[in-house]
Amino acid sequence: MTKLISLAQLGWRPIFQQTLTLEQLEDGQVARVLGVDRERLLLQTEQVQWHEPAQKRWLSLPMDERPTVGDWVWLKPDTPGTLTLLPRQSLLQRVASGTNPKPQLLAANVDTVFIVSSCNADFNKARLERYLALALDSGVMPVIVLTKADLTDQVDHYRETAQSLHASTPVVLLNALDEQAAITLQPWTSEGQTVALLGSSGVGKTTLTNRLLGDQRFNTAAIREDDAKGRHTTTARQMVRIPDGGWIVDTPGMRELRLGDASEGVDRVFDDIVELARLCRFKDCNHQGDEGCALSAAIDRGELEPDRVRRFLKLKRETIIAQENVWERRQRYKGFAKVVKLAKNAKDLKKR
Ligand SMILES: Nc1nc2c(ncn2[C@@H]2O[C@H](COP(=O)(O)OP(=O)(O)OP(=O)(O)O)[C@@H](O)[C@H]2O)c(=O)[nH]1
Ligand SMILES: [Zn+2]
Repeated sequence: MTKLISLAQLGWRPIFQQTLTLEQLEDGQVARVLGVDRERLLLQTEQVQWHEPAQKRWLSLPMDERPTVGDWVWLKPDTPGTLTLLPRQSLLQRVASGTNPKPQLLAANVDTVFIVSSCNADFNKARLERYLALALDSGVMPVIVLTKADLTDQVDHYRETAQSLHASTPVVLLNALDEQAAITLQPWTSEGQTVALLGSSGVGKTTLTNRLLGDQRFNTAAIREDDAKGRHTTTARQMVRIPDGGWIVDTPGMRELRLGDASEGVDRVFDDIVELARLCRFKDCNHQGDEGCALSAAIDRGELEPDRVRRFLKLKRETIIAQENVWERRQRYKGFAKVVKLAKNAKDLKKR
């Protein structure tokens, strides 16, 4: 059969090969999941692309064991039920909002995530750090992409501030409306590389995606001047091939992206602070002016930015709350309900 596309072009890496037995390699074939909806998967092998109906058994699996966009699967052609998920290199997921937050898979095997913000009111250190933590926790390499560089005369300020957040993360500034933007991003979009874009509404994700894809695939919305926020316009969940050879995963709903329990990611963004905190006198130091706190001392010496420490502690607290499982949350709520009841009883007693 003639090849439509090679496995390398699809993003296959030798490391995936190691997860398959010789028998599996001979008996079946691997395919990449290019799209997912409620009823089916869009699968691509070297030779064919087809829609595979969703299987009932997936519904009984935990969310993270179900196939998602970017996944590699092994299967025997024309043999329903053989589809097997290969171990992932990375996994982007989000915790949906609501009282009982459940993780929702966004994409697997993404190599690079473009953390998109713009050189205007959207630029926010804490938000960028949150995205950095998410990317690093998910096993994806982050790149900070600052759009609308054409609308500011403070290009250096934005570049330096973004770079100061995490030294080893590349920072690029660009005008997403300009053709040059695709060339700037080429190191991460060439053959077989998979990228995803994260960022608030209106920062230029759709514009950038269209720039990379070379046509107007997704509609863009006009930005509201007052708050530097635009309307949400992206809807599909799929991977699309970039003419340069890479892939873009289009992931909607990023505005609700929450940190989840990305505790390791937070530690990696603030690795210098984590290192320094080891020198605090007490193991349970809460780094807020406690005796013998190495962070407070570094702040006093002018070696550490107090705001950065505050942002680190805030993100850490968020991950601790996210780590609490549902049972713990319920217990906390029950405990709280008890306190309220006791207080009420005491009040009633007083009234008598
Ligand atoms: N001047 C300038 N305008 C830009 C740039 N990037 C995006 N825009 C404009 O900003 C507006 C919002 O861009 P979108 O691409 O729709 O933003 P988005 O991030 O996809 O927004 P959502 O789809 O809501 O998540 C559009 O009017 C774009 O033309 C840029 O680098 N420079
Ligand atoms: Zn301390």
